[in-house]
Amino acid sequence: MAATSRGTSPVPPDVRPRLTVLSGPSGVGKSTVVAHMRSVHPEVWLSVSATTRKPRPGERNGVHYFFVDDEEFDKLIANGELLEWAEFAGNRYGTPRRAVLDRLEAGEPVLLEIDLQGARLVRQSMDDARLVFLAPPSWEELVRRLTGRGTEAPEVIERRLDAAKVELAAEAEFDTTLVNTSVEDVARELLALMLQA
Ligand SMILES: Nc1ncnc2c1ncn2[C@@H]1O[C@H](COP(=O)(O)OP(=O)(O)OP(=O)(O)O)[C@@H](O)[C@H]1O
Ligand SMILES: Nc1nc2c(ncn2[C@@H]2O[C@H](COP(=O)(O)O)[C@@H](O)[C@H]2O)c(=O)[nH]1
Repeated sequence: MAATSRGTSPVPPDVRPRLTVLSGPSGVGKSTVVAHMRSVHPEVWLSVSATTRKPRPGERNGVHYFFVDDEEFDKLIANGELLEWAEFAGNRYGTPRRAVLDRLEAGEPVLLEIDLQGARLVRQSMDDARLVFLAPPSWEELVRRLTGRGTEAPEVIERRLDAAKVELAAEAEFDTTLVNTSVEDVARELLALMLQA
């Protein structure tokens, strides 16, 4: 991933790009927090990932994700168009590289909402990335949120909860933990972190 390391990055040395990664178990509320933050601060730029997952009701191509098939995703990988990618609960997800680098080059804050594997890859390739872990108030509340969302079949919920156990165990790898008790409070705290030098 040489093209994404600071040493070979196109970012001029006098510009300090800020890349914030928001991760946390499925259902903890990452999208809800980011959507709230952007409703208050529409200028905050969020990377739109590519995924092989099928859209949920209400999800729009190019807004929530770039929905692609397996063949298209293979091409994105082969062409080096993804900054990072991972398989999560049976689908693949990846961050389009160019858009992120363009924003960083312009010195603008960049936000990625990605899973633990992606966060680890970003940490390896971009040493000044800020990694933020969003934690649930409790395991029971996480299960309630994921189940209550009503977007996944029971077997998919099981896979996501299995992944959640691994993600929760990795909290110490992150720079900061925010506990998602109040969407408004966490959104405010996340924005403050993003704007920190
Ligand atoms: N602070 C909160 N209190 C109560 N419910 C919440 C809170 N934050 C989010 N939720 C609810 O939890 C559910 C899951 O939220 P959301 O879809 O944002 O999670 P996510 O972390 O983005 O999940 P995934 O990783 O699967 O995309 C939603 O129904 C949302 O309304
Ligand atoms: N490594 C990456 N993970 C990503 C990316 N985009 C989203 N995600 C994460 O996948 C899971 C599942 O998302 P869902 O929308 O199907 O619920 C969740 O943890 C997302 O944060 C990405 O580009 N790379």
